[in-house]
Amino acid sequence: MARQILTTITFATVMLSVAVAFAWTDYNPLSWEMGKHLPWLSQFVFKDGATSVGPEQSYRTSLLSRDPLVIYIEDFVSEAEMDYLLDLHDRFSEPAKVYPTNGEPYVDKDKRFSNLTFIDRADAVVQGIGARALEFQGSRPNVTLEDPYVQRYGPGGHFMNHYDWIGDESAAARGSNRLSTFLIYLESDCTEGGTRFPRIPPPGLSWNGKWCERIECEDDLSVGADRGGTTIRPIRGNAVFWMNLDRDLKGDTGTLHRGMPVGTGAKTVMNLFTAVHWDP
Ligand SMILES: O=C(O)CCC(=O)C(=O)O
Ligand SMILES: [Fe+2]
Repeated sequence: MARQILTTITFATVMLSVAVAFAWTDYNPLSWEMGKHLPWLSQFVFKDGATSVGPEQSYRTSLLSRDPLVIYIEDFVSEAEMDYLLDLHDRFSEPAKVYPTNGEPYVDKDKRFSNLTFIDRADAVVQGIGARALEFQGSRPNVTLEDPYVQRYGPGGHFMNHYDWIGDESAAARGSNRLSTFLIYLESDCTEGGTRFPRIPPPGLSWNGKWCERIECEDDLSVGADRGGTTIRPIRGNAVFWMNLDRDLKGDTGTLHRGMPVGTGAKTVMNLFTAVHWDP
């Protein structure tokens, strides 16, 4: 009898271990990297090899969309971090450019109208937020931060529909692409100017409740070509996270989005992108 119990316990333990191992492998969208690196080393590792653990910030998350993966994050950055980034913007920003697949970047206010400054990812405040961002998404050593940018839109400022990922061919040649975006709202003293995802249905079956503080619930799902989708209201301190690439690391067309024109006032955001690298 005792032997039977022991055999059962051993069998159950082995089965549980196998299940856990498979669950862990499946959990990681970059599972082809598994085994090459120790997963726990990946947190806080930057492209230049520097490591950082950022200041603690307690934030709250809600799932906005499962496919593509979009997560709404409340209080992702602190007041001090935001003030620091806004000050950098005030001192260094220039008119934002659009980046064609071939050719030089250029200013075209019909496509993108804002003032922008890139910030070195080695900046101490960016490293703190970056460490938080990498930890949030359970990164791997082949996932790094790009230099983020801070951009401000005044009245009429906007950014046309676009993807944050580069085309699959360019990505293959380069051996990297933008894996994810953290869009962080630093200033929201404005009317309109939401971030619109035309291909993502709004969360929840009801227009009531907390989501209506964060997304525009006036959108009518039933009429018009540019209706439907989800428009996120800018709210200082909050952020939206999304995965730009699918599980095969190909650009996800579901992530199409735009910065809607600002009515009055100003909206300022920081775009923090993570890039995934592989051998081209
Ligand atoms: O300002 C926004 O709401 C969107 C900005 C954006 O999509 C970008 O800079 O890539
Ligand atoms: Fe974007």
